[in-house]
Amino acid sequence: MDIVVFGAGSLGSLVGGLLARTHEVTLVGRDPHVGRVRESGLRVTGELDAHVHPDAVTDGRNLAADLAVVTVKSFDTAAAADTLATGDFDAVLSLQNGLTEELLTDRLDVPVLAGTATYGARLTDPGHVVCTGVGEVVLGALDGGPSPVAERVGDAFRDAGIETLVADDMPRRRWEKLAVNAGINTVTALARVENGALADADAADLAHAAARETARVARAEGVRLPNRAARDAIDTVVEQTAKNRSSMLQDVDAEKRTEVDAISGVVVDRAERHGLDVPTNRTLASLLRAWEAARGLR
Ligand SMILES: NC(=O)C1=CN([C@@H]2O[C@H](COP(=O)(O)OP(=O)(O)OC[C@H]3O[C@@H](n4cnc5c(N)ncnc54)[C@H](O)[C@@H]3O)[C@@H](O)[C@H]2O)C=CC1
Ligand SMILES: CC(C)(CO)C(=O)C(=O)O
Repeated sequence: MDIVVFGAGSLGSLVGGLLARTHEVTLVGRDPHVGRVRESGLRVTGELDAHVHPDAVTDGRNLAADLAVVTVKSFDTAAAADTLATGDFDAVLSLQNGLTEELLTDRLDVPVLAGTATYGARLTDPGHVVCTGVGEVVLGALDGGPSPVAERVGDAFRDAGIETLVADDMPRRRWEKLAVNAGINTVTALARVENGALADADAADLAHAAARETARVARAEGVRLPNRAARDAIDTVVEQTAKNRSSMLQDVDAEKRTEVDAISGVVVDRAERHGLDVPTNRTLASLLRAWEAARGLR
């Protein structure tokens, strides 16, 4: 397959690097990373090992490929979509956190697949990405149901050795992941603690409340996500990733803009559409936005 990976940062370089073992890959990113990849290739170390030579560019306009994989941070999605719209792709797949696929669908004329990734990645130096955890990519039709396009993409990912599941219930999976991120990422970022700290009862109550509100909004959107499932998902992820610093905490540590708008912000916006109140998500979003504003990040 010809694959463009739009957003060659941590996750994009890992996924793009793994895909490049089997497919024709073009990474769209920024210098000095792109320059180094062109010069001496891309090294993947950590839990996986590879040295590959994908094409790499800083200008993502007018590209053509079978598939574009979007791995920019959620707040860069609109700009990425407008750039991708100048090119020619059979399908687009998002592996981002937060609900970004709707934005891609609004701005692109091609089928947009929904995806989630639980691989861990960190771009440590130009040309070098560390795999910090082998997880799974789950992808499928945005509205659920069978999808021949998703099956083809799933086969291509598996051919490259990426653990991949093609699922016909992406609406539920996306909202469950959103509930997990709305609970864990926000609380860990604000309290500056690892995920495992949410085993503590008070912190867990807050994360559970955010997840329950997210599940209520999901149901208002027609997605079957019981409160109990959202709560259990938080507990499972806290246990499985106890030593993790969540991606939002890493952004706060690095004084970088967070993905709060695509996580808690989306929960608040969708709740308003349905006349629901989500006070926990509203409060968490306000605190994170206040932190960003005070640092000139928004
Ligand atoms: N890093 C990880 O382990 C995981 C990340 N994710 C999600 O994946 C998404 C990406 O996360 P990271 O890779 O950590 O972020 P990142 O910030 O490392 O990578 C994004 C990259 O996109 C590039 N970019 C943005 N707009 C661009 C443009 N117009 N042209 C060229 N390059 C552009 C940026 O320069 C940056 O290098 C987020 O939604 C995150 O939540 C999900 C699972 C795991
Ligand atoms: C699952 C979790 C919470 C793992 O840390 C995550 O998705 C993130 O950090 O963004």
